[in-house]
Amino acid sequence: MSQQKLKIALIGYGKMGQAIETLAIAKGHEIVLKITIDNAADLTATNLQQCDVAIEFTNPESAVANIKTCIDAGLPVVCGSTGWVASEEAVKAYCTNKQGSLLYASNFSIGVNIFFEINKKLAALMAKQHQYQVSIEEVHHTHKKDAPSGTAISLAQQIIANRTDKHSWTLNETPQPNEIAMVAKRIDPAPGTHFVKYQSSIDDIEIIHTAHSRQGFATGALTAAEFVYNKKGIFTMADVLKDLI
Ligand SMILES: NC(=O)C1=CN([C@@H]2O[C@H](COP(=O)(O)OP(=O)(O)OC[C@H]3O[C@@H](n4cnc5c(N)ncnc54)[C@H](OP(=O)(O)O)[C@@H]3O)[C@@H](O)[C@H]2O)C=CC1
Ligand SMILES: O=C(O)C1=N[C@H](C(=O)O)C[C@H](O)C1
Repeated sequence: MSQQKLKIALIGYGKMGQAIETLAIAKGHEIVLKITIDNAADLTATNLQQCDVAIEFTNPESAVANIKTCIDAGLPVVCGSTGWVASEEAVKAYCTNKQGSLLYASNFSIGVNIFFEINKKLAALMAKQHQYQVSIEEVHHTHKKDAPSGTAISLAQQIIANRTDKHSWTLNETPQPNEIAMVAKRIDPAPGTHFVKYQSSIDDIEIIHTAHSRQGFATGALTAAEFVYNKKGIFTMADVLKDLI
C-alpha cells in the first residue's frame, strides 16, 4: 500500500529538524509549518490544524509546552526531544485526558531499538550475577544540552525493570549498591554512542551501539510520523517497529 503524503509541522529546525525535512521532502511529504525560535508565536491551533502530524525536536525546556499545544490543537505529535523525563507521566496523562496522540522515543533509530531488546535480554540474564558491576556510558557531541542522554536513561530503565537489586541510576558519581553508574562524555562530532558494561574481576561483557550520523534518528522519526498521523493514543517505537523487530 502506498504511503499517504503528509502535511507535516516541524517544531524545531536544528540538526534533527533539518535532517527530517530533507528525508520528508524526498518521500513526497510537505512541510507546511516550520517553527523556529524566531517564529515560535506561529505555533497556534489554527496553524497546526492545517497539518496531519507534528514532529518536535527542540530542547528539554520547550518540549512539554510544544507537545501540549499540539495535543490541544488535536494534532498527533511525534516527539524526539530528550531531557524532560520528569514530566513524562504527566504529559502522557494530559494526552490521555484530551484523547490526543503522542509518540515519544528517546531514540528513533532501528539499530538502537534492536539494541534496547538486547539490553533487556542481557539484563535478565545478568540479574543474578552479582559479581558483575553494571554501568552505562554515553558519548555525544558538545552541543548536546542534556546529560545523561535520553537513550542512556531508557537503557537504565530497561535494566531496572529486569532485575530487583537496582532501583535508580547516578551520573558521574560513585553509585550506591542499588544504583546503576552512568558516565556522560561530550566529544565532537559523536552523533551518539552508548555502552552497557558488566565488569567483574574475571571478565567483562559489553554491548555498544554507535550512530555514524543522524540519518537513523531522522528516518525513524519520519516513520513514526507516518505511523501515528491517523491514530489516537500513546505509542512507542516498539509499536512502530513491531513487524520489523
Ligand atoms: N529521539 C531521538 O532519536 C533523538 C533525539 N534528539 C534530541 O532532540 C532534541 C533536538 O536535537 P537537535 O536537533 O540535535 O538540537 P538542535 O539544538 O540542533 O536543534 C533544536 C532547535 O530547536 C530550536 N528551539 C528551541 N526552542 C524552540 C521552540 N520553543 N520552538 C521552536 N524551536 C525551538 C533551537 O533553537 P536555538 O538553538 O536558537 O535555541 C534549535 O534550533 C534534543 O533534545 C536531542 O537530545 C536528537 C537526536 C535524536
Ligand atoms: O542530542 C542528541 O544528539 C541525541 N539525543 C538522543 C538522546 O538523548 O538519547 C538520541 C541520540 O543519542 C542523539
